[in-house]
Amino acid sequence: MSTRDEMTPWSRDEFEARLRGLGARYHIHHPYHRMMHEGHCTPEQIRGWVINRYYYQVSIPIKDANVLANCPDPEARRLWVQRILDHDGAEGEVGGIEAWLALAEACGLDRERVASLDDVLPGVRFAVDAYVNFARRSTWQEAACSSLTELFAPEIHQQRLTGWPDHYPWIDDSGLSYFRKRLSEARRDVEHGLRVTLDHFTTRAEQEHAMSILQFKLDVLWTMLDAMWMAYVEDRPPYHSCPEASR
Ligand SMILES: O=C(O)c1cc(C(=O)O)c2c(n1)C(=O)C(=O)c1cc(C(=O)O)[nH]c1-2
Repeated sequence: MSTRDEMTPWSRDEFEARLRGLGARYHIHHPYHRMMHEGHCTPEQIRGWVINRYYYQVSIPIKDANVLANCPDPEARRLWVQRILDHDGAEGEVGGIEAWLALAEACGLDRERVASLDDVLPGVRFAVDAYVNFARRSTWQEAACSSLTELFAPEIHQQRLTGWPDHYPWIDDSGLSYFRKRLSEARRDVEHGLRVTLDHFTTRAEQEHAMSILQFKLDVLWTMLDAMWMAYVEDRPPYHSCPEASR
């Protein structure tokens, strides 16, 4: 490839196609998710995932508040603030955090215990915190770009809605409303996030930067599941090999 080719920006369509192409690395392909979708998770493995993912759920609105704090554009802020309401719940509505706690209860977990975050694995904390800190320190357009893994999320939510009632009949159906709710919310979010990204990252170097941001976010999601795999599949939680350690 000549230097000139390396400098030429991708067309809008090509840029979007490349961003979408990163879906090949989405956590839908992680062994933990595969196992979950194939119906092979034990109740403890499902519960471990629900407990740890709760930390992601409560951190997302904080991430989005950081995006708002870095955004000088009132029009963009007006659209973005909806993401916080989706999770925290607007007046008289059940938000995502509450819906996740309902999922936890439907899985037989104690809501107070889940909400305490006491059982969240350190690796999951580090990964999620890296995402929040990224939004804190980046421009709001970079943070918008990092949310684009949601391009791939409706498929994973739909898989759960379709597969779980058969595979995991012990989970009360009412617990699945979080996934139902996210189907439309994620589609609306990515429409905005994608528009911001395609408009903002226009030189070839900027477009490649956007690709690396989306890769970072894929790393966050993948790493969360790696930590869960070690703890709940390999049965090797942190410090399992320390003879003197008790937690
Ligand atoms: O269940 C999932 O696999 C999944 C993935 C993602 C994602 O791709 O980041 C999100 C969600 N769920 C989700 O429910 C959610 O609210 C959400 C917000 C964001 C974000 O980056 O702002 N990602 C996701």
